Amino acid sequence: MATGRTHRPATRSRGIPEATVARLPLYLRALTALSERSVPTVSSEELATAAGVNSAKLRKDFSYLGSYGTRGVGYDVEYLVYQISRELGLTQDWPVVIVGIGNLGAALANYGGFASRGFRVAALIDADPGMAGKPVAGIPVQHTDELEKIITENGVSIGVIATPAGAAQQVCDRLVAAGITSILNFAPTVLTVPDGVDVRKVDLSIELQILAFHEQRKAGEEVAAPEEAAGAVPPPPVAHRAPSAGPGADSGRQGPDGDVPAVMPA
Ligand SMILES: NC(=O)c1ccc[n+]([C@@H]2O[C@H](COP(=O)([O-])OP(=O)(O)OC[C@H]3O[C@@H](n4cnc5c(N)ncnc54)[C@H](O)[C@@H]3O)[C@@H](O)[C@H]2O)c1
Repeated sequence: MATGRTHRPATRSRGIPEATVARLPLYLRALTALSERSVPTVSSEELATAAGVNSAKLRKDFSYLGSYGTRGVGYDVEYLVYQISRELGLTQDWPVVIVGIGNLGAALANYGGFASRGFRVAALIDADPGMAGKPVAGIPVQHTDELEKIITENGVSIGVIATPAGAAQQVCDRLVAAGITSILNFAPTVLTVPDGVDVRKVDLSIELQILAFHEQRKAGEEVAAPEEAAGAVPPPPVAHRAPSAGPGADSGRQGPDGDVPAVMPA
């Protein structure tokens, strides 16, 4: 079977840029889908399209892994799955604790995608004594009093915070003191951590706000186009016009002080 495999020096992983690391899961997801369809090889262009990444960037990213593909054949799908999984540390099992088992924490606990990617939910922790012992996703919820013990006994290094924002820093501090060195934070607050602790933040409302910005801009462009085609006086910048002529067009798009928000850089 054709491969693009060349074995990388052991030191290479330290030289991989963060932006490349952030794209590796995208390649892995696309490659896993190909693997499930028993596709043996893939070109950089096909894989780039499947991963939603520019193909030159993909080739550069793979060069950090020491993977160059084979001209006219492409990349060996199975080998790349293995190589990227190894680079991301997914060839080992990662026990994870989820703290805050409300709507979101329970949904995360029930999400099958963690286990299939090597993240085993080792424990569910909540401050509500009424929840202690109740199973969620087949795992009994444990009280926060047990937090330190649970982390030590399970050798957990990754913690997920799904508590209200007001509790998140205190939960974070306890997780870190107990030995957690990576935190996935869903609470809408900025966490302060010591050096050596990595925090990733997920905030769907921020993603929606960014989409809202683009929606607003698109609506502004649609209004501008017919006016320009008719030879009208050039319209003022988007931010100073109503984004749409529809009912209630202004209401949802105004800033907190009632002003139309300023145009942000693209
Ligand atoms: N990042 C996102 O995209 C996203 C999406 C939805 C919700 N959220 C955030 O996730 C968090 C949880 O949302 P929810 O809807 O599940 O809330 P929820 O009220 O349903 O659940 C919160 C849970 O945290 C527990 N809790 C409170 N203080 C705690 C503490 N000190 N230690 C341990 N557990 C504690 C509560 O007992 C409760 O079970 C909120 O901060 C919310 O803003 C983020």
